[in-house]
Amino acid sequence: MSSTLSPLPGFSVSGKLGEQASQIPGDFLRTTMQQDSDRFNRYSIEECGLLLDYTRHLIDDSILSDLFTVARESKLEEAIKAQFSGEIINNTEKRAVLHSALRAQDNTPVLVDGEDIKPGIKAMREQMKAICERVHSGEWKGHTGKTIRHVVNIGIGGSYLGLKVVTDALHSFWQGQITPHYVANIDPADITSVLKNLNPEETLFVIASKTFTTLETLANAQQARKWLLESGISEADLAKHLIAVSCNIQAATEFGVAEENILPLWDWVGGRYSLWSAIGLIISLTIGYDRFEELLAGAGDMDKHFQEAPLEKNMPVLMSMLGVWYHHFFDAQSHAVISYDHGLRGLVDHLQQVDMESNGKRVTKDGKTVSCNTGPIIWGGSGTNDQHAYMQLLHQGTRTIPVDFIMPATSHSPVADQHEWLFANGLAQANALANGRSIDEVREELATAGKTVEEIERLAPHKVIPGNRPCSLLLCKALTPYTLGAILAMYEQKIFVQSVIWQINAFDQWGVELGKLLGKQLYPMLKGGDLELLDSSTRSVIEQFRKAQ
Ligand SMILES: O=P(O)(O)OC[C@H]1O[C@](O)(CO)[C@@H](O)[C@@H]1O
Repeated sequence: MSSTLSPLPGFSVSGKLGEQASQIPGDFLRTTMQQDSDRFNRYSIEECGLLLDYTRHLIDDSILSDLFTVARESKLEEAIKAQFSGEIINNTEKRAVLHSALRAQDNTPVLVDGEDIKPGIKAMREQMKAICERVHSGEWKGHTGKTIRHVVNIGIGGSYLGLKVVTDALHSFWQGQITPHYVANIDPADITSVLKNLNPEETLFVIASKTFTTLETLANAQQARKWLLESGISEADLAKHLIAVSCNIQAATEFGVAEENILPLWDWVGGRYSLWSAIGLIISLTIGYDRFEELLAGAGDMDKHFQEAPLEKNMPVLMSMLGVWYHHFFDAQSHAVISYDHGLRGLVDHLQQVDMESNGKRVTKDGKTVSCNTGPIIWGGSGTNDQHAYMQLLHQGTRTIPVDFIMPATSHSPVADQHEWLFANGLAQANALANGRSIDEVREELATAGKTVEEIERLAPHKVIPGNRPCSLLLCKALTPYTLGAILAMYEQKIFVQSVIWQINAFDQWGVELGKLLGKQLYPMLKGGDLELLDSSTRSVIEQFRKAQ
């Protein structure tokens, strides 16, 4: 197996891991998967309704042991304690990181600035529950007395992506009364396409914004407000159609949301980790509050496992260290997450934000330039669509791209034997990646098909599949609120572990600010004014834009 070694400096086993990577034979997975009958017992772990099968990885006990040495030398165990105890681990913003407290299944106090945050969480949950009860019972009515049938979440990034994954993935748990809708993009096509099919009398908007300063969300919220008013709703009746979730109560009030319709958020909940908070209101309105609690329970149990299990048997840690292995020692620049479940088709969009906004960093926590690559490029989608799009590159391209295949064993929408086909195809992809197809097998197949020797030699190189390409299987019996919660929390903690290995702050996102600032500067120039001082491209593009109006 050829590997471009990307150093992971600073660990006692870095050199040894590099050597081990370069010595892995090209048929390692094919051989070990066939010969090591105990491999599944050793390289699988069951937790929170999930089964992680990591047999198809370029690892043996010695490599794994060295990867855990890396984890220990990075002081991972201390970092996990620091996260859960509310230490200020987001050091640039001087914040604790306690989204875990939102889903904790016990009543142990968690202190921020000396104060227990659990009572505030409880009160927020009661407020969510009460809203759900009022909407579902029909007590909450629109201004003409009609029952609420549609909820539109206006929010972007962390105030959108995770919510959408959950309501899509749990489609079969929808209660039926509420249909969820999302408006995120500043592109006017987003809000117009959503609103054109809705009746304002039956529609409730949730403006979800941690800061309540986000351009896209405020612009869309203004349009929603205008749409309501233009339909004949009075200012006084807006309260029947507007809810906000935010840390910035003042801005939400100034926007015109009634005080009793504002649910709180706290600065110790990062935006991309906020679906567990009242930001998840649309989830509870769609699947019911009790189901939302089950989602929290799955995530809370995964957190408990993450805190308590030894590193060697710890699902987020394992996933993380396998990522580190390929990232640094096989030059894997990206990581694919492919769900063999239609409902999870948007999962990768959410994980892109959680992973890339968290670990896309180039300086360590103390501001020094990092000495190795950090966050991987996360991409993927859903099977079997993947097989008709990008899997070719994974099987025969030149790069090592580790894959997570997420595969529920049952379908909530069974039709004939289609789910069996789906599952069989997912497993087949994993085996094809691991085992490949050797030149001898290809020649034999072509000979059996009656090809001439000449044709066989012409086609054989194209049909060889190298194999030895790693993947994890993440299985569950069924995708439920509980198992989905566990999956999402597992990825969040996996990302945290990698940030600890790389000594970066996973909880700030300064890199997104410059683009926002430049956007604000360019916006007025689209309408007029002097372009003299701009570079030739920017000036010409704006001139073209003006001409097109
Ligand atoms: O919830 P808010 O404050 O509107 O922020 C939305 C998103 O914008 C970002 O700040 C940057 O894109 C994300 O981190 C966040 O999830």
